[in-house]
Amino acid sequence: MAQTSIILRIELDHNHITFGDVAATIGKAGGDITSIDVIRPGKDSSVRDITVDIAESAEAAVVEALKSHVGIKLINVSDRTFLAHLGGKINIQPTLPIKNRDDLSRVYTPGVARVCTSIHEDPKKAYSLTIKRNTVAVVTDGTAVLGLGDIGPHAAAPVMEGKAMLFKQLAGVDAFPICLDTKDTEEIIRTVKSISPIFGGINLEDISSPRCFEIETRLAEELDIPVFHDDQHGTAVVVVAGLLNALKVVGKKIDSVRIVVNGIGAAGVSICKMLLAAGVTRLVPVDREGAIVRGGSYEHPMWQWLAEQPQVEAEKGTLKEVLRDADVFIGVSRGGLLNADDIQTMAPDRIVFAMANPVPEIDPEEALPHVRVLGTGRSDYPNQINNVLVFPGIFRGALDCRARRINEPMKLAAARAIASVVTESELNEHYIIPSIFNEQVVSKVRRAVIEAAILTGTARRTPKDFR
Ligand SMILES: NC(=O)C1=CN([C@@H]2O[C@H](COP(=O)(O)OP(=O)(O)OC[C@H]3O[C@@H](n4cnc5c(N)ncnc54)[C@H](O)[C@@H]3O)[C@@H](O)[C@H]2O)C=CC1
Ligand SMILES: CC(=O)C(=O)O
Ligand SMILES: [Mg+2]
Repeated sequence: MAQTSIILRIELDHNHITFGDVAATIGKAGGDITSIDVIRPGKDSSVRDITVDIAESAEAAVVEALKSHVGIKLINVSDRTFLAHLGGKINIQPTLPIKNRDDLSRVYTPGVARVCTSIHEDPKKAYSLTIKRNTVAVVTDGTAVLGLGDIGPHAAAPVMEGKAMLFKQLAGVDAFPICLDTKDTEEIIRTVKSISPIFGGINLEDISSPRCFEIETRLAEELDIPVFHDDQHGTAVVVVAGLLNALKVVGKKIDSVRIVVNGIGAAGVSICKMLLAAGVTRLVPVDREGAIVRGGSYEHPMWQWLAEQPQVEAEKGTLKEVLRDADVFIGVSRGGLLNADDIQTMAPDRIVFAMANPVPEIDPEEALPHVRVLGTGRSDYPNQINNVLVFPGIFRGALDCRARRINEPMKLAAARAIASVVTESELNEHYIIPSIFNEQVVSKVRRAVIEAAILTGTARRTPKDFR
């Protein structure tokens, strides 16, 4: 059940009502009071801000109950999530102050001109004399925003700002949201190439499939900085990390489990590819029309590629049909597709990663009693399998060793590094994947990524701590 947090500003008429009555009214309607601030005290009346945790579906009931109560005037209802977005979530800070004309002539004209000339003579100096070495563009066209679909570039911005915040807070990477008002593959490629000189890396985000595949492949080929489609590879890396540990919990082997992946879009294609690289032998990719089968014929080039892989099963069927006897379900499609009865047809000790955001493929509360391991993409349940565990550390590593690209060995190394943060003694059904607040995640991923980049010859620089 999706929870939210609201702040209710109310005026109490003390002749008619006590605060105890207000608390009881909120509690009865399903709200849980977490804090109370007195805004204006008074003998006859007072104004208070009451912060309430509540299921999204019960919010209207609380508001109605308060409005209809004699002695309560509901002045305002504010949603803390919206408050957190007021004015946007990031800004740009100078690295040094400009206090006088002397400073001005150094950071701006005339001094800056010598620096420009120096970069013109040796373009590599852009890495030491500009923001390039630590700056990543988070690029979207707003066509596959979370599981919300094609909501456009303006509406995509809060997610991109969120990614930028996470880049900075978790890995010290300066990331900037770029929301493009075009869905044209060629125009996106051209635009990203045109803006690339100032960036040290490109993180593509929430661009729908199949366009995302060509956009990423072409940009990776045509640019000399790392290009990473987060929804494809970040998701695949975190799924493999979670799966390695979940399999240890249930005592099954990666080369013998049967895995159903639902939603063969950006995330699903990359997950399937990485599962095959990790040794999976029984794979059932499923999209809207049912299973994508070995020997089938598909227009979508990546589905056709899957249909040619020996590890992909040949039996046709709907999701519910092919789910029977599966050991693992991985959902990267859309919310609310499965129920407890469906899950119970899976093999014993089942692993379910229901990762559609914000609403998972199955309600976690409904799934929990019937699965051995449950993961979702959300922050409000244990085992958050979300690409936020990946992109900060991957880019930290790639920027620090000035990698030309982020290749398969770097991704596999990142998956193993994330899995290794959870020790054997800590590992259990509710802890297969570390929290994003575990400081070891970024440092271990960074290390593993740099090692793999050096070994595969894509690093252009050896960071000090590797010399
Ligand atoms: N937890 C995490 O870290 C991540 C979660 N996701 C979630 O995965 C979902 C898909 O994301 P993308 O791959 O980027 O989108 P996408 O648009 O590229 O792919 C979605 C795929 O799901 C398929 N699909 C839609 N309804 C379906 C149904 N009823 N049954 C089977 N397939 C269905 C579509 O045909 C499409 O192929 C979204 O909900 C997104 O929020 C995506 C990336 C990371
Ligand atoms: C987490 C993420 O990137 C998504 O749901 O699209
Ligand atoms: Mg995304």
